[in-house]
Amino acid sequence: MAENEKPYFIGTVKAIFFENPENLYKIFTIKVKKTNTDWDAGDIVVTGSFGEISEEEEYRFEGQIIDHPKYGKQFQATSYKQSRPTGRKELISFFSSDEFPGIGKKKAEKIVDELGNDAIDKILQDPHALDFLKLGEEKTQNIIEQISSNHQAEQALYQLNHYGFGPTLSARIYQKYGAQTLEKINDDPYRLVIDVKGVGFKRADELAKRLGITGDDPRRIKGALIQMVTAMVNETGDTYVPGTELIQRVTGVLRSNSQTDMTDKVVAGLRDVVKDGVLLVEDGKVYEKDLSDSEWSIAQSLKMITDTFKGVSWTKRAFKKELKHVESDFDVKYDDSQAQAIEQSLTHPIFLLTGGPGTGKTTIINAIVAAYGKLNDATLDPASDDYAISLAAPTGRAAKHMGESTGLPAMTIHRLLGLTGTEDDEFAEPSLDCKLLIIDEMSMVDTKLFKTLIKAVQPGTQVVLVGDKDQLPSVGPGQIFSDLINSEVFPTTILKNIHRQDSDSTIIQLAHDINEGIIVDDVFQNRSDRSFINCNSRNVPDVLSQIISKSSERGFDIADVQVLAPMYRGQAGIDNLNFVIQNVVNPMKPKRKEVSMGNIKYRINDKVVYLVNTPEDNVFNGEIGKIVGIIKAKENTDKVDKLVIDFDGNEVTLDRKDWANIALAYCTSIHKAQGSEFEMVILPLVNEESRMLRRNLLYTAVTRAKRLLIMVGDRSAFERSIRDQSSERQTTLKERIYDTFKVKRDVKSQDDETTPEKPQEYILTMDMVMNNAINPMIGMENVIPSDFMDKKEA
Ligand SMILES: Nc1ncnc2c1ncn2[C@@H]1O[C@H](COP(=O)(O)OP(=O)(O)OP(=O)(O)O)[C@@H](O)[C@H]1O
Repeated sequence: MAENEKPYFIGTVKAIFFENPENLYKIFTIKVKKTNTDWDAGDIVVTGSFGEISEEEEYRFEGQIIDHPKYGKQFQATSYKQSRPTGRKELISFFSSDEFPGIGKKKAEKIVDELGNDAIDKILQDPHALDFLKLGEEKTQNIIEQISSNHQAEQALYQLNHYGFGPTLSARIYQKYGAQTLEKINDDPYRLVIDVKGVGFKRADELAKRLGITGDDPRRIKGALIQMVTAMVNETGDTYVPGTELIQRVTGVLRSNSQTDMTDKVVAGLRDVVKDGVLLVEDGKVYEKDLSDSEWSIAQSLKMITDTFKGVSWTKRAFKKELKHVESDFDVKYDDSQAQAIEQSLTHPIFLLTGGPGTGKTTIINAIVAAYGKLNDATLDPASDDYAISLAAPTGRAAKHMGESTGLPAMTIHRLLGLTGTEDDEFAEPSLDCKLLIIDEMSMVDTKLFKTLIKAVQPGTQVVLVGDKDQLPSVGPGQIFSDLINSEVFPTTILKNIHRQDSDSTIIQLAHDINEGIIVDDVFQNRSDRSFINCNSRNVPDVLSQIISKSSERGFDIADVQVLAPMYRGQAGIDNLNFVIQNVVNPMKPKRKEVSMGNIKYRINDKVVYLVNTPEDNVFNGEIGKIVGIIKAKENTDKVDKLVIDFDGNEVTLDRKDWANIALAYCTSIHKAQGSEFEMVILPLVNEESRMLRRNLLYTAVTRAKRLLIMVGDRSAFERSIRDQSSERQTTLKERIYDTFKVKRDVKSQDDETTPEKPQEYILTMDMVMNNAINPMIGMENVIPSDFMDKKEA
């Protein structure tokens, strides 16, 4: 092999024996015709991501020979090209073949004489290359199309590979743009930032440089702005970013390789992206257009539901009577706020119910459903055609809990709406055919999901939203539930009385104290159902190992013991703790089956968590399962390693390529555990990641414990979390609601003690941006604030 020459194989594809349509990954054998390696067998297995590969066709593959631990030597292709006729003779017979009607031998010779041995490349690059043949436009076009359809995917993927994209990302890009891949990318590589998940600004920027796009090119500035807004809202959970901060940050990023100040160009770029309809600016706030639209859409849907509600047909007396029946049926006496909640939910189009653990939210949902059935003479039989009640929650676990406590079908919001949890959801416009909709665990619902949910509600439906507003807000941007409550536009009940009867339980009281910001020594005292072990982060793994061993000696099933940590990195982080606990509860033993995926080993009985939504398998993000089978590649006809996982009675088999969708779950993030409860929760909290020490995070973790809670770590980390009063997320949903419901804002914000005014520096008008608040030197004389406004407002 010549120096610098990449290892290659040329050969005909014999049999494709694996294809993943999602990422174009394929495995096949080729009959080797030529190679610059020392491979001397007639066939070789080739793996990689390929656009179109046809059996019996000849290709040239570049890559490397690897020694797969199980399958032996194979060629891992990083790029490929359809093998083309290169010699004069081969080219002539290619062009005169049946593929190109109208071209005989003579014309084929003419083509090769005129264009030479790289005739195919020339035709692909220049649509006029064949003009000299004077075949007429239609015929010429047909020939070009025939050649490019053969070579399109291959060419695009080849080029993407040369641009430095790995096979998976290249495949994703090709899937997005298809035939126009190269054209689109060459025109504006920064479009990848918006269009293709996994391509960030830096990546696009590297490509742009190769394509000769300069540092202050408007496309570069636009790309940086869009990426920065997305990154910032995802990081903060706000639904917008302050204009000045955005401009400063983007200017900083763009300045990295040039010293000239770009502020004025960034401001101009912002105006352009706004014109393009990707971002939107209002009062100094910059939004992703989608998120801003979602806030408006939510407000409008809520207004529609409110306006179309026709009231109820029964009297207050009838309600009181029915409440008595329900009390006797369920053998419970509702306290005043509970009774009020039941009545309000049944007499209003939209009702919000919030309360901490054990305050009776589930109890109220039961009562609402029962009373609704009786008062409206509505059937509670799900099998009946007239059944019109929908119960849903954001996670599978929470939905299951809801289903069990009501005895009625409950499902995830995704499933209720027929969403797939993929990017296609953005375009979904579902419609909900029910008269009463109850959503539990509302604090976990983010802006975009709520938009789709509430838009699906039909006129005349009653909507009851239930949750604990003090828990962590949703992972995605927004804080829908607390915004709705704080708007004070909708009837709301805040349940405060703890009803859970087990008088020995001190966990619930602790949770309420944390929520109130009360630090008493009691937090760190050992009680019958909770304890605190003071140690530093280095000792956390060791202490945890001991607790886990003890708990299993005492008969606790590891499925009931959940370690919850706020962060992934570090000694006390999720990744390390999973490794440590796995070695305690499920260590490697001789003759035991084990499979690896990177650094992670999976064994039978391992506890794992599912990380995506796959409704077709009935498994959803956050569900915890147990590995019950390992089928090695050599043991099955597909020749791939498989894991069989039991998700609470639902057995799912995952091929190796899908293992990225699971993780060990001895320890999971507090975010992931939201909506689930466990018999025993072990909570390590250390000072290392101080930005994680939030009151709502601690509160959420503590409220996951049903029976036992063990807190481990720095006492000061717990104290800091309880003391934390970090500000709420910045959103404008309340304003959208006030505008849509025509509520006078000034009156509202004066009354509203729970939502303090935003700090002054955040209330930036675009005038302030324009008035050179950032850099007095920039010349923006010709720019006026309305340039930044959405057409709607201008
Ligand atoms: N008015 C009441 N009188 C007596 N017991 C009650 C009353 N309300 C609720 N309970 C009981 O208190 C316990 C907690 O109630 P419930 O499960 O409804 O609370 P929750 O707010 O849904 O709690 P969590 O969020 O922790 O699930 C239950 O055992 C329930 O039966």
